[in-house]
Amino acid sequence: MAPSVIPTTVNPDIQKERNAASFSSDEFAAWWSGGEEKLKFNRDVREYLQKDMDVEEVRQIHNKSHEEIYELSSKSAIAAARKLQRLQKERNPGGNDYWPALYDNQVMWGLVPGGNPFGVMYVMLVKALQAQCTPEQYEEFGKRIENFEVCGTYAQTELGHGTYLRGLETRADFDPKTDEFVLNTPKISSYKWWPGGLGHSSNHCMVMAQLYVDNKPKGPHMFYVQVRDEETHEPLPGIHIGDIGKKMGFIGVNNGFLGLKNVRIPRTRMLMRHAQVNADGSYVSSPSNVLTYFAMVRTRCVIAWNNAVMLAIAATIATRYSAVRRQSPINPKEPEPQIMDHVTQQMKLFPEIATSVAYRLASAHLWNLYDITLGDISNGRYERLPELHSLSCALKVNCSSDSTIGVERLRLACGGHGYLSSSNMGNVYVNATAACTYEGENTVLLLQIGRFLMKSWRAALSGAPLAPTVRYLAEVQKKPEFGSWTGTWDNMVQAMQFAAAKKTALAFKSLSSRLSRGETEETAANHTGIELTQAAELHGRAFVFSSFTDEVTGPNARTRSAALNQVLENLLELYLVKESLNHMANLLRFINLTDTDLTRLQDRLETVLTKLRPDAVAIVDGFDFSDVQLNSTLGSFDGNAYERIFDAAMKNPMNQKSVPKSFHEHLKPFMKSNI
Ligand SMILES: CCCCCCCCCCCCCCCCCCCCCC(=O)SCCNC(=O)CCNC(=O)[C@H](O)C(C)(C)COP(=O)(O)OP(=O)(O)OC[C@H]1O[C@@H](n2cnc3c(N)ncnc32)[C@H](O)[C@@H]1OP(=O)(O)O
Ligand SMILES: Cc1cc2nc3c(=O)[nH]c(=O)nc-3n(C[C@H](O)[C@H](O)[C@H](O)COP(=O)(O)OP(=O)(O)OC[C@H]3O[C@@H](n4cnc5c(N)ncnc54)[C@H](O)[C@@H]3O)c2cc1C
Repeated sequence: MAPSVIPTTVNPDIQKERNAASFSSDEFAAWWSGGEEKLKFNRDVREYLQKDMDVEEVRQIHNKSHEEIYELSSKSAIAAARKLQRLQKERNPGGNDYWPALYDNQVMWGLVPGGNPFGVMYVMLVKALQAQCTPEQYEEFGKRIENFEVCGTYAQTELGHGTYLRGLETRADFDPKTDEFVLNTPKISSYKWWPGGLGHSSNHCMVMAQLYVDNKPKGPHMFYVQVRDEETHEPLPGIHIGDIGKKMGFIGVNNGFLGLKNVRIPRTRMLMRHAQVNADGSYVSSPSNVLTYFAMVRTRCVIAWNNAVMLAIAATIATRYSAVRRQSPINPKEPEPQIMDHVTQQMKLFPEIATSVAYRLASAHLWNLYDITLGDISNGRYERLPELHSLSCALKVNCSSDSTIGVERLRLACGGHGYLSSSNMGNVYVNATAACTYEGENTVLLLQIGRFLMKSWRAALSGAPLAPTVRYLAEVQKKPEFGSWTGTWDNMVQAMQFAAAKKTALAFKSLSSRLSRGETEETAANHTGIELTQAAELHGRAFVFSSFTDEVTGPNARTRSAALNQVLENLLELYLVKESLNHMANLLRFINLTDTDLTRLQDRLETVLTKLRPDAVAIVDGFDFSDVQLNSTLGSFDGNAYERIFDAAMKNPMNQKSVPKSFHEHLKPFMKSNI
């Protein structure tokens, strides 16, 4: 293999950017990470985890088969888990395991190329068991998963049903004679299909199945089922299990299928914290049916956070590349500029940087509501659950779809080289887009938000109190005119809320008139689906507007330097202006904006791009990803993009032989036959 051509020096163009920045990237990084202590800890852990990684093997992932990627992903996941255990023993002896605090921390990003086959176990299963087991059950089998003595996954989706959980076909029939449940997947469509790590990386799993007692259905419940022998890892009798095949991305995650044929488990393996089946066959229902769905609420919060990270990764790669690539003189006699000097290029990069920041901040507010609601639930109070469900859906949907579009825009911003696997943009894209489907398909979740908005609108009409994040609906009912557009940040937040409320009102009107024409609630909701999803999307956007504005203009500003505050203000300005322009059709429908107001917005957009231009590289440096995490020939810290692209091509297995086999087997014989 050819020797590496990557210099040890930093590309002067990118160095110039860093020297000219108006603020400290380290201060940004500390703010982004949640404080200096946390940043220090994160960097320390990341360095430890990445210390002896075989980086070259990771880089070669694009040249590996499905099976090889799975093996590499498993090996890397176990290596990371082992190191985290060791680190915790060294630094925090006798303390808690590190992984629960780290599983959704960006330091974990990029450690397991191809996706973590134990990701669903960490992110969902442990949390589902904690929330759904009795304390005795958690001691008996939950802890074993938490300690990684055994491995498992969250098996809910089936070949025939993912969205409509009440339609799941897997059955768990109670057999009072043996005090057991008998589990079956009666048809091909009832096979569990998709759970991460189910294929070959789990020996236990949580199975969502329809509970039957005395042949009477009690709805979906959760069961803890052993699927493989703990010693040999062979499937147990009655279990048909394997990998569902290669996917667009997350290739190493080992998403699997599971068929169950008369699999018997003890009665005590139904997760009984909220609903119970007693030995005599009596059934005690849950105080709230939707508690079974709580693990999904939490995972939606994780996804909103994670997809903001994916967008930040793509923004880092594209921004650094745009600082070192030079092309096309702006004035004929001048040298070729850094492509970031083309204003249209800035318009591709900077809005996505601002969007990653916006979603990270909105997610932090969402986590706050999650913690409050979790505390309430443990005290038997469920009032804020609908609000949390709706908001977690809103951020999951808007962040996954915006990040997907944003990553693709950033890939295009890298020109041809963005299309190389080694840019890592393709991988980030397929990971981001998966989140539009998993944990609730986005349209389906928008409809859930729409349902909540309809209820809230109806409640407000009757004067009933509303949850804090929808109180603006009542305000708009009281004051149905917007007043003046002034274009201040607060005014823009109010405008987005106003548009969301007005869209909600329109959907409510359509729904009501359909109901009054005699349609059933369900049919009327289906026919009003488009308006409901539009209102739902705007509701989510209004929340992001307000949480970003609160962070930048609120009391936290006092904890930051003036220079960092100025950068955050520029990012907020860009975010609010570009989003208002993107949704202008909705704003104009309900709010009186003049042509001068629109021209002013366009001027503000162009002005703030210019203000952000000198700080762009420093901001993405502040996202604080290591080169290993970015895994990109275009986006490394040193900016040596061409040398890395060249190096990757030289190491391409195809270039290790001067003549490929197909020349002798196909090409040459064909050409000879044409002579
Ligand atoms: C140690 C070292 C290592 C360190 C660690 C290393 C770690 C490394 C990790 C690396 C990073 C990882 C990256 C991220 C990974 C993420 C992975 C995720 C993978 C993806 C997993 C999945 O993909 S897993 C399957 C998800 N599958 C769904 O998501 C189904 C959607 N389908 C539904 O969710 C329902 O089925 C649907 C539609 C609501 C209708 O349900 P339905 O028909 O029963 O209900 P209705 O619509 O009739 O609603 C009836 C009433 O329930 C209310 N309600 C409904 N849901 C509610 C809820 N959740 N909470 C509260 N309330 C709820 C509703 O609002 C109504 O309320 P009301 O009556 O008051 O209006
Ligand atoms: C990468 C990945 C990882 C996954 N990991 C897991 C896992 O670990 N565990 C697990 O259990 N599952 C997992 N899943 C499955 C995932 O949760 C489901 O695919 C997801 O919930 C969507 O359900 P579906 O596939 O049934 O889509 P469908 O519901 O079939 O969606 C198809 C279309 O129908 C529309 N549609 C469906 N219902 C309605 C409705 N009521 N109103 C309007 N439109 C509707 C949708 O909007 C969509 O356009 C994973 C999926 C992926 C892609």
